[in-house]
Amino acid sequence: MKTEFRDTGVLVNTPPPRNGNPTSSPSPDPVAKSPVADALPPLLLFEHASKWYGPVLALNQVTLELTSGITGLVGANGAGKSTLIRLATGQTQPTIGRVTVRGVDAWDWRARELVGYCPDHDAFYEDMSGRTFVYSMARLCGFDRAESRRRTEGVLDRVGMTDRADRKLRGYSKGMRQRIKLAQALLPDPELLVLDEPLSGVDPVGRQDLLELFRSLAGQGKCLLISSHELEELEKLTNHVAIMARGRIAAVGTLQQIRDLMEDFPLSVRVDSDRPRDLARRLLEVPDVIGCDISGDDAGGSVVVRARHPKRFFQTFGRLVVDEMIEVRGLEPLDDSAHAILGYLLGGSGKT
Ligand SMILES: Nc1ncnc2c1ncn2[C@@H]1O[C@H](COP(=O)(O)OP(=O)(O)OP(=O)(O)O)[C@@H](O)[C@H]1O
Repeated sequence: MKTEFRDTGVLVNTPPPRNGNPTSSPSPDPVAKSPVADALPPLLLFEHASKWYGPVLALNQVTLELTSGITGLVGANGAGKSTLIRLATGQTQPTIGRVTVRGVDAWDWRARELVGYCPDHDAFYEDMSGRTFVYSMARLCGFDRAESRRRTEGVLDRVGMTDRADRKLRGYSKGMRQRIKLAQALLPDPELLVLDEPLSGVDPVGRQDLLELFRSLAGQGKCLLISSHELEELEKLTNHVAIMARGRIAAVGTLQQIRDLMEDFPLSVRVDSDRPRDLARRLLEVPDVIGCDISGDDAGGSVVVRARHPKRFFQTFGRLVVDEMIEVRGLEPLDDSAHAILGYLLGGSGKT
């Protein structure tokens, strides 16, 4: 069974020819839909999955389970989001560990029938119309002509492009291009939709429309995994996020669960200051501080402070440096996970 990632930027499956029934795969088929949802294996499961690109460890022992709803995938550049997406959509295999969709290896074409992928980049045949493009993708998915036409109209309607789909792709706005990519991702009527930076470059009105579309897809029972740097917009959509840092999942859950987690998360922070000794002396009086290590001298240096309850610690810390008129020249959480989580909770959306 051949599966490839074509230049169109669209994940293409080449399973056996099929008619209107997308679940008419040969049995026994562990991905077959069952009315007893609880009895099914998880929709998407990463089990200690690692991915090396030559000497680069892009994904490090990731364990993650998705079952329903919308999950935001966030993290700094290079954190491993695209690699995680490539593994989830079967574009590449883990070097170590397993990635499965409903219990089937994500690399297997049967798993791909359950996953729709909307890549971040556009690689269309620009002279094609949106309708022809989606129809061609349906044919490449293995549907016969009649079924491809039926599905094309169905997905164009679902993304609100029926009336605009005969224009050439080169004339489309960014938002329209995203809709067409989404339409092709919906062709197999997948349970899981993986969207890589779907809002990037889309104007504010287009964004609102897309958010509405994502909500409605989730309302229809689809599970969505959305990678995005647009944190404010993402939070309008879901409060369930997976935060990545250096190839690991630093935290996953609702924002409240992650904030609660951070309450108990011991934190190491390096503070560069003009008076590290005075700062360390005062910090050791703070109840949440577990310890301090000083480097440098009275002319300047650093204190590595270990503290519990980061939010409360930072509030006290802010008051302390103002009261004592201590100059803070730099502040850096030393733990990658804590750095990423705090960066997300305290930055980005501006929420704390
Ligand atoms: N094909 C590749 N060959 C070598 N290294 C790679 C390859 N793809 C990704 N990497 C490296 O793997 C790490 C994770 O990259 P990845 O693209 O998954 O991160 P990301 O979170 O998606 O980043 P961005 O937000 O910038 O797209 C980075 O260090 C990156 O340089």
